[in-house]
Amino acid sequence: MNNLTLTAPAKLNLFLHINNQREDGYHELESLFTFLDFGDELEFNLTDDDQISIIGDTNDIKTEDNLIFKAAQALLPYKQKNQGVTISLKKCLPMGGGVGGGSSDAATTLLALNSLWQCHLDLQILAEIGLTLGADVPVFINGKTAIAQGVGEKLDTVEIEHKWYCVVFPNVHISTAKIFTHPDLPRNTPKLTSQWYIQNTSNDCEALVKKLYPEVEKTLQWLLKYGPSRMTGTGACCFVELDSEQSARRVLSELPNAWQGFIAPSHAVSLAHRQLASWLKE
Ligand SMILES: C[C@@](CO)(OP(=O)(O)O)[C@H](O)COP(=O)(O)OP(=O)(O)OC[C@H]1O[C@@H](n2ccc(N)nc2=O)[C@H](O)[C@@H]1O
Ligand SMILES: Nc1ncnc2c1ncn2[C@@H]1O[C@H](COP(=O)(O)OP(=O)(O)O)[C@@H](O)[C@H]1O
Repeated sequence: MNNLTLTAPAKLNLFLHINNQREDGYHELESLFTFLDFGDELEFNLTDDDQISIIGDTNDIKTEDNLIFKAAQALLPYKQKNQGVTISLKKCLPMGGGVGGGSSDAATTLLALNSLWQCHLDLQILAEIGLTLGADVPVFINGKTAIAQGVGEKLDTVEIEHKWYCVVFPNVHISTAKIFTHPDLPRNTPKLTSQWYIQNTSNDCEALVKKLYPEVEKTLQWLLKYGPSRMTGTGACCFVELDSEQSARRVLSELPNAWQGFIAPSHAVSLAHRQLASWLKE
């Protein structure tokens, strides 16, 4: 039980409302998160040295800045095995795309090493550690479709219909901080009432991102041919919801060459959690 491979799933914000800005500069959000069965591949192998090494698609991120490394470091105080780890990363999610790639990698690393290093921390503690790495990390630790409030740490699990999604990345990297610190970002959407409908929700970042990044507006327009399109997170990825894999494949087949895209089904429980549960039963 010294090695484990998990998929760090993509997330979509099926809506993202910004209610206000807190004293500390972070924003109180209300967002419906769901997970897709598609993401980065992380292979964890325990080693006899005491090192944390990351290999594979590290791109231009320095090891010490990689959220995977930061997550592994955060668990060192709880490690019950005197072994290091080599983590091999295959990036499948666009960075800065609004699909939570970095946050998902961090959460998946916490989940994997919690088992491999026999830390035996519960999900609540892991989520608290995760929150120090990013506002989006707790929802991946929880691993269930949920409405998030607070900065993203207060989670209420919800049941929604299983759907297929086509996600399009228009090749622009959008800094989450740039959008959240922009003066034109709306920050006053009221909290949802108990009877809310997806048709009455939105992504409050969309108007600003469309203005700053015309390619995102073009993507949203193009996707409208297939259904109501929406941006996820602070972008740049946009998505359309479809009823079947076949219709999702058709959209993907018609994608303009300049853009990247993928299709995947949503699932009530994140793929990383399902894979970890099977591995623990082995
Ligand atoms: C916007 C969301 C929606 O799911 O996702 P992405 O678009 O990043 O995928 C998340 O809230 C992002 O979470 P995450 O990407 O972990 O953000 P962090 O690294 O914690 O914060 C990056 C920056 O975003 C701003 N930020 C983030 C979350 C929040 N509730 N309020 C904020 O103001 C802050 O300026 C912060 O410095
Ligand atoms: N393992 C990682 N994968 C992706 N991004 C990472 C990783 N480690 C650190 N980062 C940094 O985190 C930033 C946000 O990453 P990501 O979570 O993919 O964005 P988003 O939340 O918008 O999808 C990236 O711009 C990158 O600089």
